[in-house]
Amino acid sequence: MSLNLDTLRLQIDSLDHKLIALLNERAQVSLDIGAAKRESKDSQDEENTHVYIPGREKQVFEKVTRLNPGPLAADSLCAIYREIMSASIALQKDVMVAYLGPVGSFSHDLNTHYAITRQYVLQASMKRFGDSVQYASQGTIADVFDAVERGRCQYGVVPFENSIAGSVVPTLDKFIKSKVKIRAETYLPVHHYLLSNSTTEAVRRALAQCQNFLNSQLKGIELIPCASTSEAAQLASKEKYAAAVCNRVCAEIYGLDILHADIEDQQDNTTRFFIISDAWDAPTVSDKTLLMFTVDHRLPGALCDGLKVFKDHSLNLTKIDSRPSMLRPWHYVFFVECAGVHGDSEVMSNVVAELGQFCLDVKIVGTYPDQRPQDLN
Ligand SMILES: O=C(O)C(=O)C[C@]1(C(=O)O)C=C[C@@H](O)C=C1
Repeated sequence: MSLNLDTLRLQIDSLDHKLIALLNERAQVSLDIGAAKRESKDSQDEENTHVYIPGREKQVFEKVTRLNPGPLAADSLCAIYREIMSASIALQKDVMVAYLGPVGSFSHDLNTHYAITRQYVLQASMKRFGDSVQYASQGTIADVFDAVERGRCQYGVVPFENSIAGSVVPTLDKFIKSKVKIRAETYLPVHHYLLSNSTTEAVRRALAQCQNFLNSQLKGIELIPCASTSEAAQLASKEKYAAAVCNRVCAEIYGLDILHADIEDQQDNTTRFFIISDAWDAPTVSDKTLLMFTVDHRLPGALCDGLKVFKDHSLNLTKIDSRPSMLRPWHYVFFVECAGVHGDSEVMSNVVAELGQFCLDVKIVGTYPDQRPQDLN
């Protein structure tokens, strides 16, 4: 059978007709869902109505992946559905998402890990909300919390932990003081790229990161520490024979070529982000809950007793961390995340009550659908 380009394009035109009609039919149902949400008795007023339902989105993504017969790749189909649901959110309500802005515009970063993390927050936000909502760049993690707490933005995206560097301390500290709730989580693999306008052979200078790669592939080159990866990219774009170790976004911003991809020393480098808001959502089939409580240092074994409460309720812990309470000297706030339980469940109210008998400031920080990538489960 000979393939005629004009005939094939006519086929695509006819399919696009059907697709557009179907997409608009779906959009109309989404508008009706929006109206139903506003009418529901749970919604206090229109302003507080939540249009972003992470548990339902997880279900939709699982369904489209399951139904996909190919040849479309599952990732491509999910990217298409990300945008369909993003448009759906925007139809129901104007949504503004606060996120930690990229390096370059701000100078608050004291350590490189934090500076690197910044570059991924917009990517993480786009992964959760797509292209149709509005984004408001913030200077610090505290600003993201404030934008949500004061109602300037309905949602905020903050980095929580990196699989290699550990917890993001400013995020933990803000949870101690803030009233915001965690509504969703998302994981983003972190990759580094070697960017340059020169060829690999010509590169003489590069930012000192990804030591293994630099030592083996670019032996003997001069390593220049930079305050941020975007500063490195900027330098590399101006200087001959220089390269920078950055994320992919910098290639576009500074007009650099990608010489090598995924050069990070640790291949499974992943950062987890939280989507914060004024409320969490209804239970799904698989939720996680993050709690915090303060342990009185004068009570021997108080932390042990606290952890025993989780054990007594057969709860599997997926994260534990601590920070100085800042309210009382030598008191520590413990953060404990447990899997398979929702914050509104009877189990969780028993846990909170039991902890309250010997811990201070017991609080559920958030409850959200479990989005751990398969290999982390
Ligand atoms: O099911 C809903 O609550 C919707 O608003 C619909 C929809 C969708 O388009 O499928 C849109 C946004 C939500 O985050 C989840 C799903």
